[in-house]
Parts: sequence; C-alpha cells; structure tokens
Amino acid sequence: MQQITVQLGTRSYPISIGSGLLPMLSSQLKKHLRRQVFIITNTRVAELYLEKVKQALQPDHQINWFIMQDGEAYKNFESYQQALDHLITASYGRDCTVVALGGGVVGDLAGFVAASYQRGVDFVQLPTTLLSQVDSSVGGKTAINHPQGKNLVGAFHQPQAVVIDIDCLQTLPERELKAGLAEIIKYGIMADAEFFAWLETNIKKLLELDAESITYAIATSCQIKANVVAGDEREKGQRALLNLGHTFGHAIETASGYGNWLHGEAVAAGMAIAAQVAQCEELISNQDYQRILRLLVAAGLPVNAPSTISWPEWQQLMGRDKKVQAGQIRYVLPTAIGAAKITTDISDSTLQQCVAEVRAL
Ligand SMILES: NC(=O)c1ccc[n+]([C@@H]2O[C@H](COP(=O)([O-])OP(=O)(O)OC[C@H]3O[C@@H](n4cnc5c(N)ncnc54)[C@H](O)[C@@H]3O)[C@@H](O)[C@H]2O)c1
Ligand SMILES: O=C(O)C(=O)C[C@@H](O)[C@H](O)[C@H](O)COP(=O)(O)O
Ligand SMILES: [Zn+2]
Repeated sequence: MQQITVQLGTRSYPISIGSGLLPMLSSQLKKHLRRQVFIITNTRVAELYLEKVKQALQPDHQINWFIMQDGEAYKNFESYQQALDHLITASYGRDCTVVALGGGVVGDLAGFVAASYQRGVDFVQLPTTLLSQVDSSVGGKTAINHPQGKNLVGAFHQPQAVVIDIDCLQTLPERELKAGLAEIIKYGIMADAEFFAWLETNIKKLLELDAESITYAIATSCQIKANVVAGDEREKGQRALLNLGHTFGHAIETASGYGNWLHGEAVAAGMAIAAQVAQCEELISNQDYQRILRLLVAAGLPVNAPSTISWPEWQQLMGRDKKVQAGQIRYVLPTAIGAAKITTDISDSTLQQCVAEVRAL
C-alpha cells in the first residue's frame, strides 16, 4: 500500500492506494471515522460494493446509507435534498462521518452534503472509478450541477481521508476507464513532462489495467494534485491550472445534456481546444501540440468538440465558468509538455476559429 499526504496543516489527510483496501477499511480508517457513519452511494456501486463496505465497518459503527440514482444528471438539487432528508430522518448529529462510495458524481454530491449538513460534518472518500481515484476524491472541491452550468453550487470541504482500492477498477466499464485517463493526461500536460512521456510509453498497459502501471499512474496523479492543492487550496491562483480543458469541457457537458458526454471525454476535447488555441497564439510548439493530440487519441478519447453548439452558446456557457474574474474568462493553456498558464488575453475571433477547427479535426 502507498500513502500520500495532502499537506494542509491541521486539516492534512492521507490518501491510501492499494489492492484489497475495502475489506480492511476499519483498520484503514480507525482514526478517521466517527461512530455514526452515513454512506452515500448509487444504484450501480451499491450492487457491487455496499455490502463489502458495511461488513468492513460493522460492528464498530452505526451505519445508515442513501442510494442515489446513477449518472451525472443526478448530481442535482433533488438528490442533494434526498440525501439530507435521510440524514435528518436517521437523526444523525454533527459528530457523524459522511462516506462517499462511488465515482466523482457520488463524491461531489456527498462532499457537498457533508459540507452543509449542520454546517459541516466529517467526510471520507472511497472512490471507485479511475477518474475519482486520480482527481475528484482529492482536494475538497464538492458541488452539484445547475441546469445552466456544471458545479455551480458547492463548497470547499476537505475529506478526513481518501482510500483508493484499485480492485474496484476490475468492474469499471472501458469507456469510464478511458474517461479517467483524460484527467491523468491532464496532469502530464500541465505539470510533469516526465510523467507525460511515461504515459506515452505505457498508455496500453493502463488500458489493460496492468496493476503496477495503474498504481503508479494513480499515485503520481494524486501526488501532483496534492502538491497543487497544498499550495492553493481555494483556487486563488495556481490551482486553476488543474482546470486545463474544463472551460471548454464543462460547456460541452452542459450543452449536450449532463451524462451524454462523460466528464473525462469533455475534458479531453476541451484540452484539444486549449492546445489548439495555444498553437494559434504561438504559445506551444507544433511538436508538443501534436504529442498532446496523439496521446489523447491513443487513450481512446475524443479530440473533437460537438458541432451542435453555436458560438453564442459557447460564449454564454464559458461566461459562467468559475474562473471568470471581473467579467473576463480566464483560460488555461498549455505552453509546453509539462507546463501551462492562465490567461485572459485571447481574442474572441481566435477562440471561435479554434473551436471550429477542433470540430473539423
Ligand atoms: N471534485 C473534483 O475535484 C472533481 C474532479 C474531477 C471530476 N469531478 C466530477 O466527477 C464527476 C465524474 O466522475 P466519474 O467519471 O467518476 O463519473 P461517475 O461518478 O458518474 O461514475 C461513472 C460510472 O461508473 C459507475 N461506477 C462507479 N464505480 C464503478 C465500479 N467500480 N465498477 C463499475 N461501475 C462503476 C458509476 O455508477 C457511473 O455509472 C463529474 O461530475 C465531474 O464534474 C470532480
Ligand atoms: O480540483 C480542481 O481544482 C479541479 O479543477 C479538478 C477538475 O478536474 C474538476 O473537474 C473540478 O471539479 C472542476 O472544478 P470547477 O471549479 O471548474 O467546477
Ligand atoms: Zn475534471
């Protein structure tokens, strides 16, 4: 088992990564779980893992749970209210722990429940998708979607612990695995040229779920994210680099109806647009631009944006991005493999042309 710490002073927390961790949860989480535990999961994950988790935690804990509907479309106000209704009906107090068992949808929603129930209770993440293991379970961004934009309602609320059992990936559909690779590739592009080169060589092994390679990719991703979050917990500056591809990607997810494009797929197409803009602006070499596209394609990810979104719609959706400051959209653009920058200085015509070109790739 490997352990990484997110260094946030008194709110620091461990990320444990390994095989066979769910059955050993009680010992993994000894110091991190309150007596009253409230598990939030979804229909699919409950079928696969809820009993295992309950068994691992009994009899030391009082356990209640809420099973939400499966899918991005359910990361909404209704599921949020239903989860709270369950917590209140079960008479859970402020001294409970909310446990998220599932992918990023469950994790984001459960995190927001934990952040807001009785003004904040403890929270533990048990991520079961590749995407949630490398990204959403770490860093404390919690949220639900609004029909007009992704993650528009939420809070920063760090977990007490994250336990990543790589065995969960055995049951994950291939399309979801690929979606997780998008956020892994993101780390290589924005922060780590050596990791990007490793991904170029090992992408097939990741697609085949080679245990050593997957563990290395998860640990490296979590370490990169932990470093960024430790330096800028609330996205006042450099944390925005973790949003590479998201200004465009979130617009794609919202415009196409939540769940039609997976988050990772939309981020992949968003990173292709960001790379294209960077190339038009001569911020990145053609060679690095090509390497980004090649790796995304090798991971089986889309590099084309949908052609159904009109330019005014792009503008409206991107205008709701949470990085907007003083009415100006701040774009994250790659400047080389392993480096990115945040800029407002891109003309509308360049953007429109790049979005059109990525549609035509
Ligand atoms: N908070 C953050 O920092 C952050 C970071 C990245 C993404 N996100 C959010 O995460 C969400 C995407 O997360 P996701 O890609 O995990 O999607 P998801 O949570 O919808 O999970 C994908 C699918 O896999 C199923 N599933 C989960 N674990 C499984 C398993 N082990 N075996 C079989 N099926 C399983 C789920 O039921 C679902 O159908 C988006 O809402 C995105 O906005 C948040
Ligand atoms: O942790 C972060 O910071 C990220 O930006 C990670 C992203 O992968 C993630 O999708 C996040 O939820 C996007 O944040 P948002 O602030 O744009 O909603
Ligand atoms: Zn993301």
